[in-house]
Amino acid sequence: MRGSQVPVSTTDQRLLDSRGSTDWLHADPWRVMRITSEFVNGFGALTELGPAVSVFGSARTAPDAPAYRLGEEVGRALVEAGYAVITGGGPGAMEAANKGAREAGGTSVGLGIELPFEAGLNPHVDLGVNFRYFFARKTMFVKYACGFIVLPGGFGTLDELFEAVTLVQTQKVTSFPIVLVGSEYWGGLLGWLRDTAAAAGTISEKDLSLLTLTDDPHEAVRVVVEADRASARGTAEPTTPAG
Ligand SMILES: C/C(=C\CNc1ncnc2c1ncn2[C@@H]1O[C@H](COP(=O)(O)O)[C@@H](O)[C@H]1O)CO
Repeated sequence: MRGSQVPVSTTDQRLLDSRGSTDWLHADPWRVMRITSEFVNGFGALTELGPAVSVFGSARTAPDAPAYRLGEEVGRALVEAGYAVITGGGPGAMEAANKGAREAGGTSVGLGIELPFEAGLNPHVDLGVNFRYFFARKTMFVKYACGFIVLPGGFGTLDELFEAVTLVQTQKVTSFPIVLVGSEYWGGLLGWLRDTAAAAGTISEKDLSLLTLTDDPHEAVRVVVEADRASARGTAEPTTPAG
């Protein structure tokens, strides 16, 4: 380049110069880099985790609530069956599952999320990864787990549950078991899915079988373990697309 074509500054010069506008920090191309780094960090931290199950449940479950005890038992039983436990790393049911896993001597994973009222990872997480973006974090819950166990929970839990069911229903993920623990809590929702959604044809009867309901944490783990073994043998039930 010659004359007017010669740039007024070099690329290195612009990189090394800290003066000037910082608007780029809040622009989408920069966010793409941050998003990419969340996937890279997540994949890097979890690739060698081994067999694992994601456990979801309310951030508000109190330590003296029956659902907390359920979470602890699920965490413990998963470890005894040879699985690491992945949770959202927060309080409540997440903490309970991490506690059970840790006390049983297993791998206790927490995938934390940046929230305005975030309290940080619970003290029972041994392997923690923090995320800014829900969608990057949700990829990890699915990619590194061979099943989902869902304790009583609110919007966050419902979001995770229905994302999992949708991924299986649409065959976007290799079929894996989704077990709801707590018939008193989940019974109404399953009834609505059967009597309203399936009856209206918005889901198929077969879709209902994508969810298993139990009150027994050991039964929840047994369902996941059996599905995992069947999948390893290549005898898992294939899912059919919705409709
Ligand atoms: C509400 C409070 C803290 C929230 N902290 C969370 N930390 C980590 N993960 C969370 C948190 N809140 C929601 N999640 C995710 O959603 C599910 C629980 O949501 P729910 O609405 O409480 O059912 C859970 O599985 C997480 O992945 C202060 O107490």
